[in-house]
Amino acid sequence: MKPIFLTQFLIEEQRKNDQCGADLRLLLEVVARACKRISLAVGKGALGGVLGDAGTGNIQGEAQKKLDVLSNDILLEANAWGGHLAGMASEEMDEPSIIPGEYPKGGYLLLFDPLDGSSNIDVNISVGTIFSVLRAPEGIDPADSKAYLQAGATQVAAGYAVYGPSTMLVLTVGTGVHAFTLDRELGSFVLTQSNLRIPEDTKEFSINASNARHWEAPVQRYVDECLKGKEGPRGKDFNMRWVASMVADVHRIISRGGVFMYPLDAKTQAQGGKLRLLYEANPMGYIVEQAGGAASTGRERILDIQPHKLHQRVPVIMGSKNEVERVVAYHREG
Ligand SMILES: O=P(O)(O)OC[C@H]1O[C@](O)(COP(=O)(O)O)[C@@H](O)[C@@H]1O
Ligand SMILES: [Mg+2]
Ligand SMILES: [Mg+2]
Repeated sequence: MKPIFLTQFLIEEQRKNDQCGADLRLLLEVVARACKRISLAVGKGALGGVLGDAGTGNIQGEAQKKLDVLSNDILLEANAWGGHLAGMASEEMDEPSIIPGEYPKGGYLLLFDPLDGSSNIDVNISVGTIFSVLRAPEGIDPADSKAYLQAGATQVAAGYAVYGPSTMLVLTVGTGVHAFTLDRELGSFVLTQSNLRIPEDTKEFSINASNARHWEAPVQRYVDECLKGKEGPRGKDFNMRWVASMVADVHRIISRGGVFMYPLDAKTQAQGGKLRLLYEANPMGYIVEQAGGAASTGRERILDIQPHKLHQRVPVIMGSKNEVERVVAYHREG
């Protein structure tokens, strides 16, 4: 079978649907190229001198890893000259970054979590990059964070790269979810799965169980019932997985089903949750919905949330539709 490269695939998308114009295609190709460079750096590990702390902190109050900073720089650099962007926002930057004056400006905004799963970098476990594309609103300066405060449902594209045993790029431009694998010899992303669908039912849940004593009652009830297995009210046994890299946990769910949860708990109550709405919940939520799954805070659809600040955090429950709806129903029952 002749390989289908990312560029080819995007040209086909451009032909088939007017949502994926030349500018968006170019943007996605530039992001893919940046992910290739990040994959190379991650792959070098200790040999590349990229492990360990950067000695700096970010607006999230986290100590930055060298790879957080390097990945952020790679994405900024790659996209600065492109002509398809008006501005960028990142989990690792306090404020948006605009395209330097001398460069042509485009009609899109790019938002990204340059390195997801930072706690796994130094122990050689899969990490990734998550990105979201919005239209640049008329009349708002792209240096103003207000330009980025758009509901997830308005995204024109979203994707993630997962740097695991192989490097994969998974994306949607609103016409389903498609996965590409990096052919290291060719240095190109090749289409390996198209129109991925998440099974509506599952026997696998994913949550950091060390937070159990902090969970709200609906989540406690849901997990307890899963743990009771076939002797319990669910009448079937459940498996549990937690990689602690959202990209890897959600990629597993996109590949074989499951439900991923980082719910609101007593520890994260004050900040509204752990994961970031614009860089993590919205892009992953869009991809999950495009693959037939659901994405909720437990109380509302994530893609309907009107963001009010750049680094806003939200509770996240996403994956197999019927399982997410069950967790939402438990929240409704209180
Ligand atoms: O350490 P915990 O509580 O298991 O949290 C893990 C979660 O935190 C994250 O690492 C946060 O993302 P970053 O690594 O981009 O900060 C998610 O990828 C992951 O799902
Ligand atoms: Mg992250
Ligand atoms: Mg990150």
